[in-house]
Amino acid sequence: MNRYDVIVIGCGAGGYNTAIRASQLGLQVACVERGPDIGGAGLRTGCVPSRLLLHASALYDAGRRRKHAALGIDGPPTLDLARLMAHKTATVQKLSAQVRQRLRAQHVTLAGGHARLDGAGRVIVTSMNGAQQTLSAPAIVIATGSEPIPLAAAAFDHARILDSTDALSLDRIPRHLAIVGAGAAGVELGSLWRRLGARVTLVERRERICHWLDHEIAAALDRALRRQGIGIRLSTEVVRIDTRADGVSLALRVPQDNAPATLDADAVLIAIGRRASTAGLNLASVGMWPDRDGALPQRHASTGIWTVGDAAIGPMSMTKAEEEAIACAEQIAGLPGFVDYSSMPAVLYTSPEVATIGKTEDELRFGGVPYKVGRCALAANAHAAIHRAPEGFVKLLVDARTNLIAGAHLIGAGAAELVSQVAVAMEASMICEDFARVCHPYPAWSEALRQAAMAAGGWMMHG
Ligand SMILES: Cc1cc2nc3c(=O)[nH]c(=O)nc-3n(C[C@H](O)[C@H](O)[C@H](O)COP(=O)(O)OP(=O)(O)OC[C@H]3O[C@@H](n4cnc5c(N)ncnc54)[C@H](O)[C@@H]3O)c2cc1C
Ligand SMILES: NC(=O)c1ccc[n+]([C@@H]2O[C@H](COP(=O)([O-])OP(=O)(O)OC[C@H]3O[C@@H](n4cnc5c(N)ncnc54)[C@H](O)[C@@H]3O)[C@@H](O)[C@H]2O)c1
Repeated sequence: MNRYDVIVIGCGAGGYNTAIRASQLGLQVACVERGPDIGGAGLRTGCVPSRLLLHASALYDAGRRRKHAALGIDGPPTLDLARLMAHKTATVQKLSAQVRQRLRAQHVTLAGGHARLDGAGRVIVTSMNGAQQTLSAPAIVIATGSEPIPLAAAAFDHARILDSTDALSLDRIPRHLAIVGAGAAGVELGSLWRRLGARVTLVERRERICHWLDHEIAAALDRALRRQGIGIRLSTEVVRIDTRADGVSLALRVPQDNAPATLDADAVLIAIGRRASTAGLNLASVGMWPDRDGALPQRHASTGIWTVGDAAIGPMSMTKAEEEAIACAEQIAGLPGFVDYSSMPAVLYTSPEVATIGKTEDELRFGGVPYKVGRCALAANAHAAIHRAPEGFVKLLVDARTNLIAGAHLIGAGAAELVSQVAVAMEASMICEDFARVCHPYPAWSEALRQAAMAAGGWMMHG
């Protein structure tokens, strides 16, 4: 039997970060991955491919719409989708190889195969050719990630009824892509294919898109997506999907409307959320049961089993996976690892970008917390004028009792970078007045953040 201090099951962001940090702290680590390569959804099938295609599609779209013609830069761009997809694959492979190299440098043992628990402290790994080996360790970390939830009305067929991985690897631009679910994956992948030339329709059963966003930001994003030509059908349920040789037909039900409706498309992406991949782990052998979404608690003290990333209860993001991984490895090593979920940013790489951190205005209001709002429109920002990207605003929420920043919600170019500054301020428990006194370069997007902080204090100077 191969003995280690820690066995990590799954080599995505949760797994490889746990392995690297645990190994840095002097622990002997084995990491088991059943996929064809390491990296998980973040590097291989989620963030990186999606972000890369979003970036490329934004360039193409700007060219097609002659966005830079006023600068004297013009001419219709051409698109070679096969080449773009090949570049995406090469980038994914490069990043996976970098992580593999890092794990090797840290002397982490990588084992290929499907892992399942065999009682406390034991993991059986079955490789592709059926060979089995048993690993043992006092600490086992479940980092098995998540998988897309299928629609009850129709299973994925990966040709016409797609999951997000399929939708990031299409070999042609659909004439019409229907997307069920207007959450993070729906709005990002919808934006990407719309910019590449597809007609896109989002079908969302709630009355708003991205329901977890601050309501003002969600409304602004909804308007922006509609302006880009994305169809959005809210409060709508898909009751059936019929596939044909040349496409799909979605039978829709709109509650306030008695007449059923049909939506025809070349393909439909199902983006109604993900569930933790914890089936097949033989959790019963250690007396553990997941919640109804398959998720597990971060720590199951009596068994020496830990869970990080998408498999653990809570939101699903690279940020959470990495934070939980670091804290988990440190706690296993006897250090006081800790995750501050209250200052964890999230970003949507739509156009305009959306970034959010901390409490929304509704959460503060419903929680009875007195608050101040500082707003700054990007239209007043010199950098935005230079970049010809005046759309969007920064909204800073400040707890009126303490003057601490309670949340920030941004929509507009540069939002992903700006939200990191708020994360630093929140982590450092900086009061809004101090935040407003931090110097920023000129011209820069971040001036909008300073102006919003000034606005919360009642002294905005430009906006
Ligand atoms: C389209 C898309 C875009 C996204 N974009 C972003 C983004 O921009 N920013 C962001 O923060 N988050 C984003 N996310 C979410 C992010 O990718 C996930 O939250 C993150 O990858 C979770 O990491 P993880 O390690 O928990 O799981 P995963 O990355 O899913 O890794 C789990 C690994 O475990 C392996 N595994 C599972 N079961 C076993 C087993 N029994 N034995 C061995 N190996 C096993 C799997 O093969 C996999 O490699 C996106 C997700 C999607 C789908
Ligand atoms: N940039 C990012 O950080 C990023 C990008 C993509 C995905 N992700 C993560 O991946 C996970 C999965 O993303 P997702 O967009 O699939 O999930 P999600 O939870 O973000 O959104 C799912 C959406 O589908 C809707 N929905 C659910 N059932 C429906 C139904 N039957 N009909 C119509 N609409 C329905 C929900 O109301 C919700 O708006 C999320 O946890 C997300 O955070 C993150």
